[in-house]
Amino acid sequence: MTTLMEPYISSTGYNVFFDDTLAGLETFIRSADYSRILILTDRNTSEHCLPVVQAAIPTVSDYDVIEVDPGEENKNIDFCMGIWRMMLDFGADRRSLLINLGGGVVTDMGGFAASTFKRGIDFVQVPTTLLAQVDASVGGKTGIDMGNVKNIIGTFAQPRAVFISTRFLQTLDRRQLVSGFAEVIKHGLIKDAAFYASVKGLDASDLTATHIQHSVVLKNAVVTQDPTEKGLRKILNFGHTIGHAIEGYSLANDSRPLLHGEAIAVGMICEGYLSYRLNGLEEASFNDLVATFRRHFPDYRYDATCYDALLDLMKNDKKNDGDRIGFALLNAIGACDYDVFAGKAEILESLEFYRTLVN
Ligand SMILES: NC(=O)c1ccc[n+]([C@@H]2O[C@H](COP(=O)([O-])OP(=O)(O)OC[C@H]3O[C@@H](n4cnc5c(N)ncnc54)[C@H](O)[C@@H]3O)[C@@H](O)[C@H]2O)c1
Ligand SMILES: O=C(O)C(=O)C[C@@H](O)[C@H](O)[C@H](O)COP(=O)(O)O
Ligand SMILES: [Zn+2]
Repeated sequence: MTTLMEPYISSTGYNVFFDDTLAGLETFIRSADYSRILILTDRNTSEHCLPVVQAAIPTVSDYDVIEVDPGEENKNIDFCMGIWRMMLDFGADRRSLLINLGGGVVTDMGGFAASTFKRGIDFVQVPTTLLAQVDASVGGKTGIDMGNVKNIIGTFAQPRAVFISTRFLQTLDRRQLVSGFAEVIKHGLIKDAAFYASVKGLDASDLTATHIQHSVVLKNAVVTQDPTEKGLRKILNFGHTIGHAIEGYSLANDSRPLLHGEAIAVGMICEGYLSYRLNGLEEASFNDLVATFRRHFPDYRYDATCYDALLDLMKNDKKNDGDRIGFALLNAIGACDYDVFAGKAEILESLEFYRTLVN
């Protein structure tokens, strides 16, 4: 594990800065000659995070704020059109900068809005949730949902920079913090067994800036090798074939839908099962994975009537090859394969495994 905090990490043409003061943001803005500065927030980050940013960029006062409603249910084309409309109203041109200040919903949708507005303007990510700091803000996947199909419209577009300040996490509620922990654990499971061992027993609130940075280091090592997900990058999708289906299903059917991290925690148990049954993951390692996710995440109860809907959602997964549903599966803790395909019977078996486990 990274023991010393590095001030920044180099990614694909940009740097990820780790600095609680966000001093680099002002330097970045000043060093480029932007015609307009726009800050995208949601209602919560307007309240809790915008004042922090304003204090960090005292010499930058000439900017406009675009605020969207918070939550996954608003990561869609309607809100995106609202963002584009406001960008036009504020007179944004190609030399404008969009600062995405928020969790993964804001960084995904803002990145998408920026990467398509006038065929692409600069954007930077200022992630304010644990999940966005360890995962969503890095790597250049942008996008929106369509109905309950996750991230189905989007681009690969790299930000000009990412600025991570752990100060933002002080106002984040616990459920959101734990949701982000799922992606931290995922990074250990797919790439770094020692890191997994060091974080699996922690409480999410015990994660330090060093854990956050190490998580970014792990993700960054993958995305810099394969920025547009031709191969290796698919390992970052461990848990997501089933997890995204469960997240989409929950969004459409539950009064209090699962958060992304909660859904992929369920997905990682199911895909852990597939890893054990199909991909050589040892039983003891599988049991350890199950215990880890059950320690940190609430059980999600469903019955078999949702299986057709879940399979239908999985047919949209971007790792699929024709009719074959694609997975990234572990072969050991810390090692993951991609382009593994499982049939309907095996997928249903994994869903049944989880259903009976939590009932
Ligand atoms: N692009 C990628 O590589 C990538 C990776 C992982 C996840 N994602 C996407 O990220 C999204 C989930 O992101 P998320 O978990 O950050 O959710 P989110 O953006 O919905 O934020 C969670 C909640 O916390 C609030 N919030 C944000 N920062 C806050 C702060 N500092 N203090 C108080 N409240 C705050 C938000 O308003 C929201 O209500 C999903 O859409 C997922 O698909 C993308
Ligand atoms: O960066 C990646 O690549 C990932 O897969 C990270 C995931 O944690 C993230 O949820 C991502 O948005 C999923 O992408 P998708 O291509 O499955 O929509
Ligand atoms: Zn994810």
